[in-house]
Amino acid sequence: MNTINTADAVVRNISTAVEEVRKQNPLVGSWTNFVTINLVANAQLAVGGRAAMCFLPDEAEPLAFVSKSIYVNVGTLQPIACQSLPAAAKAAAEANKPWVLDPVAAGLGDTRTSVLKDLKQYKPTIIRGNASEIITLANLWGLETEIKGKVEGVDSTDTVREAASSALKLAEYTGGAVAVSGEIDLILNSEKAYYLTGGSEMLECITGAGCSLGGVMAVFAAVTDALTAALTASVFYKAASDKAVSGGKIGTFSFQTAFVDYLSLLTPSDIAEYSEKHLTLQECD
Ligand SMILES: Nc1ncnc2c1ncn2[C@@H]1O[C@H](COP(=O)(O)OP(=O)(O)OP(=O)(O)O)[C@@H](O)[C@H]1O
Ligand SMILES: Cc1ncsc1CCO
Ligand SMILES: [Mg+2]
Repeated sequence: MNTINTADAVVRNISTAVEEVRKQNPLVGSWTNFVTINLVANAQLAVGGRAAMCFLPDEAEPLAFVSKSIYVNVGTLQPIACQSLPAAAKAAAEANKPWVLDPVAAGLGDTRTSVLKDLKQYKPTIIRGNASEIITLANLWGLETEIKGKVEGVDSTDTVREAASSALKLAEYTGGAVAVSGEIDLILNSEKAYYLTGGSEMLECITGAGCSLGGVMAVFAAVTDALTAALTASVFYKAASDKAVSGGKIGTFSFQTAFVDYLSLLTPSDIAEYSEKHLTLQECD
């Protein structure tokens, strides 16, 4: 395992991504669940992006056309999502726009399984999920030989380290990045893997920390490569959540407010400094 220092390209890339998003204010089109849609949009705005949320299949192409990147989350599937989510992914892929997949509750029900299998062909630029979702998606996409991984509703019952080989298989298939979230995050592509420590466990006490993290990855994917985008958003979440609890005991909803505040307040150098302290490069076996 190697520690990172400010001279490393990865830290420079991360802080440049933060600067570029604040300069460019990229529009991100999202197809996401109605539990956390408001947090997703507000988190995207807080880091410097712009948000547009859609549901109808005929909006897939025009949304991909005007957006710099697309976010697809399968959290609360309605019957129409069987058409609109694959249409959104197809439109993003055909328009050469990066897109992020959040396979919420992968494995729960035949419809979700069928939608997730359908999305495989469009090779997401970034896949973001908790450990069980990542393991289950690798299973659904036929990349695992052994059936494992157990999503409990939208929660993980597996550890991030247990998801490492599934994450790598997914990244090898898509050619993009995969981010596994939890107490410690794992962010990798087929060549490099990073572990990220820090952050507050209060993120587990609000709904949509993971969904909005995926939405924020899509913001950064608009201005940089898949791995840097996934890393930048992940560092932002750990750093802003630490800041939100720095004043002492805080209730869950006030935490959410303070957390989004810090997403808007942290500077490129704050994020670079946090990366230097909390990121480690893991040699792939
Ligand atoms: N115990 C923890 N300590 C620190 N950070 C955490 C902890 N648990 C989760 N996080 C952070 O919370 C964010 C969301 O990760 P999580 O794994 O909870 O997503 P999720 O299960 O998909 O969430 P949701 O489905 O509620 O949107 C990530 O930034 C992750 O690093
Ligand atoms: C709680 C919940 N249920 C479906 S989606 C969602 C948001 C967190 O994944
Ligand atoms: Mg989730």
